Amino acid sequence: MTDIADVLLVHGGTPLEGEIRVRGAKNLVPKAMVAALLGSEPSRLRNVPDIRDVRVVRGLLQLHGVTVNAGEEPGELVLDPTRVESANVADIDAHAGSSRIPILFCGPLLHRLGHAFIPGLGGCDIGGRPIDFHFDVLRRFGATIEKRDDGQYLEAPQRLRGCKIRLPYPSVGSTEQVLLTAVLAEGVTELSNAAVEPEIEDLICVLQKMGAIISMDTDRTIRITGVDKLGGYTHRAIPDRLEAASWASAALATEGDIYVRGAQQRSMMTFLNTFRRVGGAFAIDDEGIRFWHPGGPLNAIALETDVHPGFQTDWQQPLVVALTQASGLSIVHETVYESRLGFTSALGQMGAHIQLYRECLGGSACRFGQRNFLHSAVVSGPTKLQGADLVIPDLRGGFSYLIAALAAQGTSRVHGIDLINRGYENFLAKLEGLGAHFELPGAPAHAVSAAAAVA
Ligand SMILES: CC(=O)N[C@H]1[C@@H](OP(=O)(O)OP(=O)(O)OC[C@H]2O[C@@H](n3ccc(=O)[nH]c3=O)[C@H](O)[C@@H]2O)O[C@H](CO)[C@@H](O)[C@@H]1O
Ligand SMILES: C=C(OP(=O)(O)O)C(=O)O
Repeated sequence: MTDIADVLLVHGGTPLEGEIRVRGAKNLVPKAMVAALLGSEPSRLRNVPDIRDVRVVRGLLQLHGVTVNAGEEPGELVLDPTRVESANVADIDAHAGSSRIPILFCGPLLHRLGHAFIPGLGGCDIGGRPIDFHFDVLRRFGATIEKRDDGQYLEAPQRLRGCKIRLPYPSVGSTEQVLLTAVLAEGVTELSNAAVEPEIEDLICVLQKMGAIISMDTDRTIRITGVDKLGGYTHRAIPDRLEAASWASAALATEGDIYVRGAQQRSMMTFLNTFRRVGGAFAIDDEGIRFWHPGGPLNAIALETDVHPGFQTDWQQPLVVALTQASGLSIVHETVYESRLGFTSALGQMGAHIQLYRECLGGSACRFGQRNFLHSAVVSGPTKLQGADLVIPDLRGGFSYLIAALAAQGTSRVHGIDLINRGYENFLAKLEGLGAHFELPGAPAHAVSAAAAVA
């Protein structure tokens, strides 16, 4: 991807119209790449987007001796893990703070090398994001963990052993940690209260292709029978349902019409129901989903984020921008991340009426209700948004600010747009193709088109 200036001038007031394409899911692709580390032969991953989280994991895998090359078709990676044991791992600190994925290297490295060093994690600043569940489960498998200044050092004196685990909360990353560790552990692992997001199912598909034995019960229990050896896989990553929903929200907030090629109904059913309740229109075909604002007022709704099959937390921020245009009072209860509504203060500067509350508003009581977190919002609309100076706080919040700036009257100056490259492939070229008006001050005129050509 071409380096671009980090400030964007957005001239709002034009509906986004046209077509964009989403490729493999940010929350699956890097993990499927880590899974390749478990194999005794090369793997082939297709539909890989050019986003920063993929580049970070590619760099980490290469550091550990995995050869990563482009495959035959665009977006295909061939990952060869056959020389991991002889790798000379240096400069791993350079990857500190880069993404959340390094924590998932624990199981595969412990199996292959008997030890692992995990640098400090990155990821979005939307809550405390502890990793206690991860370390608790790794200890249950038999690993020892030592905290060091610059990260965590793990050892497995013997082969890891399958165990019985119940997660305190259906955490996505911890479920993946268990999967990536249990597949080569000795004996059976039973994981209850597991997360069952579509990206987890796709990771299970990858592991099954490699030779793993994994079954899933209807009550969020996953059973894994460890095997002695895994092979490689050939897999096409599921499309990014989170990016697809972001573009859908952009269509609604700007009164536009966007065809999202690659979007799939199955993984977006909960989002589609909500989108329809707000008053958005969509049409599904074999290749993708068209999302548009059908005209007339939008409806205020009550919304609660939850683990799958509930309303995904990563869908929340972009949709809140659209809710500022709905008539009446919408209620949003964020139950997955305690600080994920912080991004709304900047929307207030643009003219949105959003009030945050510490109480659990709406459906049910959540973990954050008694803990002083502003995790419920009342959005009163419709409000005319005005351009403002915005500083991007996190990935989805950043995309939401772009949507707000595009829906607003006047010009916004959006700082920190590079963060969006972590999860949105080639977003500036996509915006340009949808008719958005923006400038990259100080960047050469061809910068956006050059980014498009690279992706
Ligand atoms: C790279 C990736 O796939 N990121 C996704 C993943 O993040 P990630 O896997 O980090 O999110 P989790 O599902 O683990 O987190 C859910 C909740 O569990 C808590 N928790 C988690 C682990 C732990 O050890 N202790 C603990 O308390 C977290 O603070 C949070 O409140 O799932 C989230 C929930 O769908 C998504 O928003 C992220 O986009
Ligand atoms: C929270 C997110 O990602 P991460 O877990 O990588 O920070 C996200 O994709 O919205």
